Amino acid sequence: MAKIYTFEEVGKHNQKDDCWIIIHGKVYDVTSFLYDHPGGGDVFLVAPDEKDTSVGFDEVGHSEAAIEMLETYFVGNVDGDTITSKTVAGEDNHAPTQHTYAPPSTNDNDFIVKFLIALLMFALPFVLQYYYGKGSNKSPNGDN
Ligand code: HEM
Repeated sequence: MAKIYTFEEVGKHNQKDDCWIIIHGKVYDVTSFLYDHPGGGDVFLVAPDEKDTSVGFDEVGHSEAAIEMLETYFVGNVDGDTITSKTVAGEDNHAPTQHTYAPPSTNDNDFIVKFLIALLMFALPFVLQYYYGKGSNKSPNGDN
């Protein structure tokens, strides 16, 4: 059975030669991956109370291959009741004591861009009809 660690214990592993992180309740020893991670080693070298990197991991939109790689570094589970991370936003398997994490505003921007594209696609036929329709109303004899 997988070992269960407290959040505090995971936080003690925050050196370049001994580095653990938490992603969705699981603990990963990423020491050997620090210098190979395409996203850099800094994302792992966080303060003890930032060890739950679930939000950061998800936001990157890691590939299937990256998600499969996780198992390579798995060392155990974290006791959800001990998590006091400020990066956990409303995950019900954890009991965060503070919720200071704010989702980045890029999500809002994405929505606005998508909305404008949808609006443009909706309006385009009308605009084209307006311009080309005007032209075709002219008499073929040109005496209009
Ligand atoms: C053991 C945990 C992790 C593994 C195995 C992993 C693996 C990978 C892999 C394979 C890539 C290349 C792109 C892809 O295949 O998706 C990648 C990119 C990246 N990762 Fe991770 N990652 C881990 C954790 C994290 C965490 C916790 C963060 C941030 C909090 C992070 C941030 C990034 C960033 C910023 C990139 C670069 C994306 C780009 O340049 O397009 N990763 N990671």
